[in-house]
Amino acid sequence: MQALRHVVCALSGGVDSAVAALLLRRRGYQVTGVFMKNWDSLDEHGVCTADKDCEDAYRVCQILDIPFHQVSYVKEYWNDVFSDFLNEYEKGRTPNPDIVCNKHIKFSCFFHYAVDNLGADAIATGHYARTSLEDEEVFEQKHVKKPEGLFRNRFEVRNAVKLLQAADSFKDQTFFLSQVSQDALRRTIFPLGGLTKEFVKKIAAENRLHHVLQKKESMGMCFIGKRNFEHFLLQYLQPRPGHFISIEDNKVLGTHKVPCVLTLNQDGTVWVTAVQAVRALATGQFAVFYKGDECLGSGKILRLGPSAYTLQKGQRRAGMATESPSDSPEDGPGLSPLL
Ligand SMILES: Nc1ncnc2c1ncn2[C@@H]1O[C@H](COP(=O)(O)OP(=O)(O)OP(=O)(O)O)[C@@H](O)[C@H]1O
Repeated sequence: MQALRHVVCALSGGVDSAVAALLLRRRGYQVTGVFMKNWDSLDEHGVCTADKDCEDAYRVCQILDIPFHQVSYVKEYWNDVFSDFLNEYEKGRTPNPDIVCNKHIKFSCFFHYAVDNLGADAIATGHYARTSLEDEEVFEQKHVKKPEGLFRNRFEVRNAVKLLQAADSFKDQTFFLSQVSQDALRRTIFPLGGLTKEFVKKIAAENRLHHVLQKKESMGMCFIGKRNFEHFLLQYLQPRPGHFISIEDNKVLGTHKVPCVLTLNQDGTVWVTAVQAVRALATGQFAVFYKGDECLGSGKILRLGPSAYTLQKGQRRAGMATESPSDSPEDGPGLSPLL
């Protein structure tokens, strides 16, 4: 008899990850819940909200009858996310800690803990996003042997997993996942990718998960509140469709709205020239690129010109721009330039 698939789900104590774990249970997987403590200071009221969240995550595990673990990434969060956040501010840039946290904490520290320490076949989160893999294909990744060196880069190009926008466009979180490595993405299940938030709440209410229903919703960039990210950006950008053109045969592969030309510089950075002036650009923020509903990747904005900006080397996820074969495969394979 085949052993049950083991999925380790990141549980924040909120409704989304609670329902993600419930759905994985219903699919018949062996599920383990893990709460991450990333910040241990008290707030201005003397309350450490992480403790309450941890209790809520624990209760979810009790209700679902699954094992619970707690891990601390306070040091890693401070070194890799918060210090970067402060440094960027000092340089006068506008950082995006959520993108950096997803890259370094959830999809690196947590991912390795789940796979290496808990023996997970796959990880899961309550993010609203989808990938191009079915669950079974995700589980198969465990047994895929990756070649080394140059061949590994080609292998990565051929087997790149797509990060796709969620069905619920108000909740889509691919923007914040745009720096997640291919290694982590191909072992990840997003159980909520095809659902609306309303439906997720309904599932929670019907399954004794009332204690997580009342909680305040986090939207990544909390200051913008609940809104459709594309509509939000359209208040600042003039949409005008442009084309994606294949570098190999000059064929138009599709159209895009965010119109720009990407030029790969010799030092590995990318120069992005906007066709029209773009409002509210800020160094330190990430430029995230989409082709239809596929999130191609992103890069941190380093410098601004009158109509262009430079992206940091090695900040790209799979498929965003051409890359020399000697670069780390984590930064992903090449695609066509965006014109
Ligand atoms: N402290 C944490 N411990 C474990 N997992 C976490 C933690 N914070 C976030 N996550 C994971 O990342 C996902 C997205 O986090 P985000 O902060 O955007 O929360 P959210 O969309 O409000 O989700 P939730 O309702 O589960 O809190 C969560 O659904 C969960 O899987």
